[in-house]
Amino acid sequence: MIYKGRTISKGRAMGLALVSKDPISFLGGVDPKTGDVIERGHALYGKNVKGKVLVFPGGKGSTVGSYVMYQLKKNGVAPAAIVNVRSEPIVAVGAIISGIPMVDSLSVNPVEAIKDGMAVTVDGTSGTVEV
Ligand SMILES: C/C(=C\C(=O)O)CCOP(=O)(O)O
Repeated sequence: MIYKGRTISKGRAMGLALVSKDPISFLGGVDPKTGDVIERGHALYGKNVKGKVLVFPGGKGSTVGSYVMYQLKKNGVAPAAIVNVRSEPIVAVGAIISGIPMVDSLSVNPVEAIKDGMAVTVDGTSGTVEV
């Protein structure tokens, strides 16, 4: 199944889906050294984002989150790609400066349509998500 969405960050990557019903703040939410989700009470608490296609509703701050995403990339523990229901500037900027392909605004709700562990290919250049 191929879903058409909106290009946020160009590039193409594939990986297994890690799906969150909760929005994400990368600052305080994800350890930039390990990629572990460290926000207590978060749907993904204890999981790791490295190499995953990270699917979530959108960001919830902090502005420093863009830089945390860049740190994740530099440390080799970034998600392979990101799919958001609706992106906002913090995660969008983080994905762009880190070279992480990212798409939003699909014709379906990706948090519902994509299940944990599904193989997903994100083409941020064409704005498509294939599951
Ligand atoms: C958390 C901040 C700075 C730092 O860690 O050095 C400030 C970020 O402000 P927000 O209002 O959370 O974007």
